[in-house]
This record gives sequence, structure tokens and C-alpha cells, in this order.
Amino acid sequence: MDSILVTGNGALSGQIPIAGAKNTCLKLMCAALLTEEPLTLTNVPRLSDVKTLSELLESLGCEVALVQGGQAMMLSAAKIDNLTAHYDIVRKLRASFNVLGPMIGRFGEAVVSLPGGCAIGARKVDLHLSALEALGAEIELKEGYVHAHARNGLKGTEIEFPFVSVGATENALCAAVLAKGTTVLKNVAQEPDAVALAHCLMAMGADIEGAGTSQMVIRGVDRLHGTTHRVIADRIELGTYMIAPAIAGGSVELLGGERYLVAALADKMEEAGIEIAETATGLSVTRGNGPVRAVDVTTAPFPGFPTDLQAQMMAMMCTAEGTAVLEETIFENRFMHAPELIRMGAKIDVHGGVAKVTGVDRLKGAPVMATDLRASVSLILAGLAAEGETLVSRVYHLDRGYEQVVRKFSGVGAKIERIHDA
Ligand SMILES: CC(=O)N[C@H]1[C@@H](OP(=O)(O)OP(=O)(O)OC[C@H]2O[C@@H](n3ccc(=O)[nH]c3=O)[C@H](O)[C@@H]2O)O[C@H](CO)[C@@H](O)[C@@H]1O
Ligand SMILES: C=C(OP(=O)(O)O)C(=O)O
Repeated sequence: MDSILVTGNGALSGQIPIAGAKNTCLKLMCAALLTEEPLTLTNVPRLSDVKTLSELLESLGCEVALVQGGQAMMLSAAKIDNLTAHYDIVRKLRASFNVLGPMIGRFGEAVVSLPGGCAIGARKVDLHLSALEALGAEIELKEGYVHAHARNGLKGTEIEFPFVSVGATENALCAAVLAKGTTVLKNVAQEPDAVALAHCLMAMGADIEGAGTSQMVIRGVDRLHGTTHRVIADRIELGTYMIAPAIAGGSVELLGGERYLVAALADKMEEAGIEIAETATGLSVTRGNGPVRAVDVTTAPFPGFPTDLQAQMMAMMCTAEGTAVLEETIFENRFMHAPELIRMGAKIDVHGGVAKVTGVDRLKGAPVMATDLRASVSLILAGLAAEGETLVSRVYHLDRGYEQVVRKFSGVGAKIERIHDA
């Protein structure tokens, strides 16, 4: 298994291009199953998750072709000949469970393994299933698989989610676009990923009102057609690289970054004393000479502070002035980076869903282990300003969500290299 070696190397300076959003792209790829016409995606991130989901779609009979060096993808679901999404692929990423909505919507039948993804909590799928049942699907759980049938097709209805779920919103939306009649989805996710999915579906002929608000009204149509859709910038990659100069010092421009994607993070970073400015080509982030102040953060659905940036924020707070309280409200087991940061000299107390981080002057490099995707990158961030060498092992987690991570960090002056396992 490869590792990444980071050596604290002082202030950063330069530009980092932000890739297309993983969590948007994966859901758009699933939506290709809704039509026999080709869906073309551009600004596709070159990530192992994209490759894994391509393999899953291919196993169903979908044709997937990458062009432009992997940055554009053509998907054709004209000849779907298998309606079972197998455990050996679905277990690798959570987003693969989102083939269920499109398959039941278009074919009235689907067998999908219960999902995997980062081990950050129980991550139930009850909301996905109850939404599909409300639309008329019969659901049975057998040997780790969801068996869904809608022999007479799905019928529009009103569904109110008890709390916000991005994945369940997206699965229900994809199932409803081809259902008979009108579906009203209440308390839906407003994450840019879910909004982008709705916009792509609308470009494919779906009739959807209210994307980006807490309620969506979907009037079912008979069929969808193909389109070309550009994947929006990855707000989590953007937020991660925004935090880099806040930890290491210096000034970095994030090309393609837009403030609305990371407003909750940008507000907190400004409160901590970091300067953020919108430029003609993206967002620039500068750490001046003053200290970084501790700021409290509570994760919440969009437009709240994203759970996917909590680990990176914790890395930033490790050397801030004062004590920061970080509260994780989305996933019950998402502080696995804390013990690793403590190995680097951080002062962190975790009790349930709350971590108290008291800033120290400097972290010290250490061998650390990546436990999940965002935890991995938080250790790299911490290593940027640590004294000596930080060796982050198990970087396969990182490859799921960060393309060309070594090139992007070293492009702004970080001392970082990938050590390939012999
Ligand atoms: C609201 C939120 O921040 N969602 C994040 C979540 O999306 P993802 O779609 O993976 O998760 P959900 O938004 O569905 O989950 C939100 C919460 O609801 C729970 N839940 C979800 C579905 C369900 O059927 N039953 C249930 O109990 C989950 O365990 C979690 O506690 O992880 C992604 C990857 O880290 C992030 O990009 C998303 O921003
Ligand atoms: C946890 C993530 O991915 P997944 O939902 O696939 O585990 C993530 O994108 O941060």
C-alpha cells in the first residue's frame, strides 16, 4: 500500500486548479441509467471512485467511455442487461447505492447490495427505501441485498423526509422523474450535488421545480433523453486546499473555486483571521502575519458546515490560538483522525460527537494512518506545518477523492511525495 511523505516546508504560494466534484459526478453517472440515450459529462474528476462506479455501471450493461484524458465521459444505458448491482463493487463506495432509484424508475426492478463507503458511522438506507416504497416499490431485504419491484410502475406521492439525507433525496428524485403523476419531496437536501443532479435531469427532459430549496415538485414524464452536463467544482477539494495556506502560511488561489460552494467554511476561516477574496478566476486565500484564532464549528446539512470538511478544520485548529469546539452531527464515528493528529502532538479531547482542540505552537511529524478519505487529507494538511516528516499510510482512501494530490500540493511549494509500495 502506497504512503505519502510530507515535510513541513514553510509558506505556500501559487495556484491550484479545482477538479469536478466527486459527489456530484457519481450521482450524475447513476442518472445515466434513466435513459437509453447517451449522457455526456465534462469536468469529470480522475478518481478511483469514478473508475469503480464505471465498473459497476458496465456490469449492468452500460457503456462507459472516457475521453479528453479522462475528463469527459460518455455513458450509454441503451442495452442494460443485468439489474443486479453486486456487493463486491457496491461495498467500495456509498454512492453506488444510487443506481437503485434510476433502475427501479426505468425498469421497475432492481437488486442492489447494501452499500459500503467510508466507515464513519452506521449510514443506514431506511430513508432511501421508505421513499421508494411510498412511490409504490415493493422492497425486500435478502442476504445483504435490496430487492425492489414496481411491476405496475411507480406513482407520484408526497414524501417528507424526517431529516436531510443527500443520498435519499437523490435516489427518490431519480425514481420520481419517470413515475406517473406528481411527487412532492419535502425537507430535501440543498447540497450543490443534489441541485446539480436536478439540473441535469431537467436538461434530460425531467419536470422538476424547487431544486435548491427544501421542497421539490416532480411531475413524472414518459421518458428522458440524453444531454451534455458539466460537473461543478468540488467544494470539498476546494475547502481542503483553502485550509492549506491557513495552516502552512502564504497565499494560494483556488482556480474555479466559488464562494457559494464553501460559504460556511469561508465565514469560519475569516472569523479565524484568514483573508478570503473572490478573484476573476477563483478564490484566493491568504494567511497574514497574525495568529489563526480558534473557532467553533458544528457540522450540518448545506448550507451549514460540511461534515466532509470537519477533519481538515480540525487539522487547522491544532495550531490555532485558543480552544476550538468541533461538533459532528452527521456521522457518529467521524473523529478517527483525532488519535492520529494526537500522535503528531495535537491536544484533542473527544467525547461523543464533540472534539475540543486546544492549539499548540507546532505539531511534530510522525508516522500516521489514514482511516478514511477526509481523515487522510487532514493528516497531510497537518504535516504541511509540522516539524520534520509525516508519513501518511493507507493512501488508497485519498485516491477515492483527490486527483493528483501530490502534484497540486507541490505546485504551491509543499514538500510532498508518494512512496510506492515495493
Ligand atoms: C447531510 C450530509 O451532510 N450528507 C453528507 C453525506 O451524504 P450521504 O448521502 O452519504 O449521507 P446522508 O446525507 O444520506 O446522511 C445524513 C445522515 O442521515 C443518516 N441516514 C441517511 C440515510 C438513511 O436512509 N438513513 C439515515 O439514518 C446518515 O447515517 C447520516 O447520519 O455524506 C457525504 C459523504 O461524506 C457528504 O458529501 C454529504 O454532504
Ligand atoms: C465519505 C465520503 O465518501 P463515501 O460517502 O463514498 O464514503 C466523502 O466523500 O467524504
